[in-house]
Amino acid sequence: MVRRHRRRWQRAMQRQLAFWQGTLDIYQYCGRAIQLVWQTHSRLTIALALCTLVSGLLPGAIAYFGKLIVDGVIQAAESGAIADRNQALRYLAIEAVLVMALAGTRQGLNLCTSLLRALLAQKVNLLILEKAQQLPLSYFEDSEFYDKMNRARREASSRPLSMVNRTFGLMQNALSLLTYSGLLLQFSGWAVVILLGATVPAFVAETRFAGQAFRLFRWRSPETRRQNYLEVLLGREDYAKEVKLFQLGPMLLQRYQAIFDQLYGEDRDLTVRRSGWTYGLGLLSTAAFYGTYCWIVLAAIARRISLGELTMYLTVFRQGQNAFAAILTAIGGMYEDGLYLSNLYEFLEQPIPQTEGTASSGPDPTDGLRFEQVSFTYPGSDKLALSAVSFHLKPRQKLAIVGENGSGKTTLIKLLTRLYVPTQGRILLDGRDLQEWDVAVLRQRIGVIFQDFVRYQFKVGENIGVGDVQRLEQESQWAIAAQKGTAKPFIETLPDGFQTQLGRWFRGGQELSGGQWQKIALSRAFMRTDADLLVLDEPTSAMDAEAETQIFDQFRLATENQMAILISHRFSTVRRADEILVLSAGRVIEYGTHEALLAQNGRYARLFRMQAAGYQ
Ligand SMILES: Nc1ncnc2c1ncn2[C@@H]1O[C@H](COP(=O)(O)OP(=O)(O)OP(=O)(O)O)[C@@H](O)[C@H]1O
Repeated sequence: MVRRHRRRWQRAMQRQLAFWQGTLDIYQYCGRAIQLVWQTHSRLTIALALCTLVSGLLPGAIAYFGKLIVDGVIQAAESGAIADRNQALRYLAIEAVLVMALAGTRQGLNLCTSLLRALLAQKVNLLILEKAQQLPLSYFEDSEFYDKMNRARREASSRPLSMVNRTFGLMQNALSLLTYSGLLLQFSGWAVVILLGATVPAFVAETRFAGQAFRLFRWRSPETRRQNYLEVLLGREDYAKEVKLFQLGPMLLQRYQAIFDQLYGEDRDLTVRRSGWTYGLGLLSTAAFYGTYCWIVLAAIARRISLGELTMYLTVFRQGQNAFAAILTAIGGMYEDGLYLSNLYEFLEQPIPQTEGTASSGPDPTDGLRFEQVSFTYPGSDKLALSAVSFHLKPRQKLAIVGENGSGKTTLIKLLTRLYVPTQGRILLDGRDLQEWDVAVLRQRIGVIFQDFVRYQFKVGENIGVGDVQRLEQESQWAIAAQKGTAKPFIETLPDGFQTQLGRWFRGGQELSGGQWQKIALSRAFMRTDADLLVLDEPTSAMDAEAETQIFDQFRLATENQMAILISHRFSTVRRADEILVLSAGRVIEYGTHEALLAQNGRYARLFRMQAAGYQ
């Protein structure tokens, strides 16, 4: 029985210890927050610290002069001497100056905080966005990563400053408290103990609630993300067309409201409990205050203290209690800030997978591109997206890839551009494994346009220029690339030619048709004149038949000295390639020239005839 009790007690102690250990760990972010604010603007940080220090010391001094004034006034009234009256007035003047100085330092505090807030928000957002740039594509396809990034961005730009403010506020109040305690000690040591003791329960409750609020915030990231997504669906022009035609508005609004109701319910419960406890425990300190008030008043009636001392002790006790409560709230707040900051640092310290590989050339530049038994499974999936794919593309050759939806065509391109690493097998360029190449050199050598290419809300020329960021602004290059991508004729009909703003986000923006956008994307691929491998993933799906024929005549001409890989569902295009690779469920089922595959009379031949029959 006793042993069981002891064990239970030990377990309870361990739990408590773990809680306080965890709580203390969170405070380590205090130092990191100060470091971050210091790096943002060192002079403003010093100014903030100085203002805090001064505004911590002044209230004690003001209370002391308050006492001197009251006692001075009584003395002057009793003696009627001019010297005593002047002395009281002098104290008054000093107090007025101190009060003005205090107002000045408080304003200074506000000013520093506002400026630092803006600078810090920008710095933290930049840190987050820079970090996001360094992470591989697979992270962006992972919803957990998205949550982490959103959480970091949502709160973390305000939290470091809040942490620093609270740290400084804590020091300021601690200084005030020290001076108050010094003054109060003359009355009684017990009064100091009561002052400090009565606020502790409120602090413990505050810390626990802060932890709960944070856990709520963390759990609900997926809901918040869903809410943001619904906002985008309901508010963005590119979705408006379909939302209106399918009359999705009320359904989306209702989902939006349902998420809010759920979140609000949880928030309300926590807020109600939190304020109930805060009020209940606050009563404790009010009771302590009035108990001590009574004691001081009795001491004054018994003439053990002067009227000046009575005023001072009351001010000191009340303000001291406020300062102590502020300290405890600051500690609770710092705990909350620390939890949110842990989130930010968790994101910023996410390990970046090392992209090893420094080679800028291969041992055999005449070898071209080789896939050797390449297999790949997407992270989090157990299905092979590609299985033992092998082929060889020699310099200047053109390869077409065909296959049903989901057969792995785009995945093959993602591996080739090193957005993903094969799970098995090797890809070689110029006889060297892709993983050994310096990734920047590799990307310079490959020009690629995916089927879901980005429609930048930039100028027409810039939309082409982004194909080679080093020559983004070179207008002569825009024209050459647009010529190759057959976009030039229609660009010339736009109001400002290459300078026309595209998209609807910005004033005066022009919208293009699907086929025109594809021509822009194709031109973008041609910006990379140094690239010796061009990859086009369904580049002509939105184009009319005439435009398509024109593009491929042009494409052959423009890529005469380059390797090219083309994904297409149109056999009129595919048949013109040197080699054709037929994929099905991630496997190569046929490989050869158009004629050879027709002769083979397999899947390719069947699909080709089916499409040809459709045109007759
Ligand atoms: N990011 C991803 N995460 C997990 N699985 C994916 C991802 N992208 C594609 N897949 C899966 O991999 C397989 C191959 O997809 P892929 O996009 O390569 O097909 P595709 O041949 O390009 O299709 P389509 O002709 O429709 O463009 C599909 O089963 C798809 O569900």
